[in-house]
Amino acid sequence: MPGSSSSSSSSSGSTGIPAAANAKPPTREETGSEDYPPIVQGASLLLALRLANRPILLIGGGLVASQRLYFLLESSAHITLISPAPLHPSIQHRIDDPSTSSQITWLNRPYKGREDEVKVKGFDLVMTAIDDNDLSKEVCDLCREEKVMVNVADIPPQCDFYFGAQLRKGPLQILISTGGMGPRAGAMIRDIVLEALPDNIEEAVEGVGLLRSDLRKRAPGVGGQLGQERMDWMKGVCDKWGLAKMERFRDESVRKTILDQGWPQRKILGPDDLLSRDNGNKVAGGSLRTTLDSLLNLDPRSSVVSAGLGGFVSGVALAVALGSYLSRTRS
Ligand SMILES: C[C@@]1(CC(=O)O)C2=NC(=C\c3[nH]c(c(CCC(=O)O)c3CC(=O)O)Cc3[nH]c(c(CC(=O)O)c3CCC(=O)O)/C=C3\N/C(=C\2)[C@@H](CCC(=O)O)[C@]3(C)CC(=O)O)/[C@H]1CCC(=O)O
Ligand SMILES: NC(=O)c1ccc[n+]([C@@H]2O[C@H](COP(=O)([O-])OP(=O)(O)OC[C@H]3O[C@@H](n4cnc5c(N)ncnc54)[C@H](O)[C@@H]3O)[C@@H](O)[C@H]2O)c1
Repeated sequence: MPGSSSSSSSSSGSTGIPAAANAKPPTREETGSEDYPPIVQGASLLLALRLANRPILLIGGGLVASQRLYFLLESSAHITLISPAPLHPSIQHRIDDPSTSSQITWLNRPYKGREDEVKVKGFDLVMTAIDDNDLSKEVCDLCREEKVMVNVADIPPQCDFYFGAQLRKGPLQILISTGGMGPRAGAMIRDIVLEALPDNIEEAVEGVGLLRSDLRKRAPGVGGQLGQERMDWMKGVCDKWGLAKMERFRDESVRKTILDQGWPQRKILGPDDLLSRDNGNKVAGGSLRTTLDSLLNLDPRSSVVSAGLGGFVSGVALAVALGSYLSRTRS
């Protein structure tokens, strides 16, 4: 990554903007090479970094540093902040607030670059947000010498990673990147996505997380035949229930029913199956009311999600980061 820049992308069309429209990586359903899309270079690799307790160096104490700090605190990182007082008030607040103070080590002084006793190689990521271009360049050079990933706010050639416009609803996180083309436009697109999301999206993601967690208790382990069956079953369940109804998985009795009556035979029970079984008194008590509620309480906007996300912009990362109990393995 060091040395890369957003201007090195190959491009097509009259705009010069890389056109990877609807390009997708390989899937199981592919049959042959005619399915392989051409590679259009120049994209960023969009990831969901897991930074809990990781050491991050943040240089600067103004508004932009306060925004970086906010996202780093939310990711449970440990931040060494180097900047002389006075700090942006929200940074000072986080340092003083007992709920976040232990996540921050503040060094109340200017960073001295190459001469500084704090070395960039002690950190997983480095970010600068300072009004000193020469020092920013020096920090960038130091990081590239030590192969530490760096973001220098507002100076794309000195960035190994860019920030993007973000939104978070519990475990659901979405980041919009315009590849450096227009951060303000990115924030506007983020607001459109926010508007398009169904009201119950957070509950849907939570619900599916709980179901995956219960399934893993019944079928533990990583990989192998069982892992493949688990993934196929989960895919089938997700497709059958759809985003609008996944919030029902937060109901323990619904989870138990589709696991008890579906998983052993690798059968996919949908909401309709649950209803007819309820009517036939085949389901343990308690689930009928909630199942009926879920069927009547459809969110008509749910279909906007897939259409909206797929249709209007490339460079949208949908990063669904489930709780830590789910984060290390795929099911
Ligand atoms: C998304 C966001 C995230 C964040 O920083 O947290 C972000 N910039 C934000 C705001 C913003 N930045 C600027 C404006 C003024 C209006 C405008 O230019 O549009 C506004 C709008 C505002 O303030 O509302 C000025 C600006 N920014 C960069 C340059 C340099 C250049 O383009 O060469 C210049 C021109 C400097 C000049 O003219 O001198 C560069 C970068 N800014 C990025 C991210 C990365 C690319 C993101 C992407 O690919 O989309 C990248 C490459 C590197 C980086 O800093 O990571 C955050 C919105 C968050 C939110 O609202 O939620
Ligand atoms: N990417 C973005 O979203 C975005 C948006 C606006 C501005 N910027 C850029 O980010 C930079 C910071 O913006 P800001 O609004 O936070 O600026 P600011 O002037 O409010 O803050 C600069 C901070 O850097 C600190 N600083 C200066 N020299 C330092 C040193 N040697 N060591 C440690 N700290 C030092 C200052 O004390 C101050 O706290 C600017 O270069 C600006 O162009 C980026």
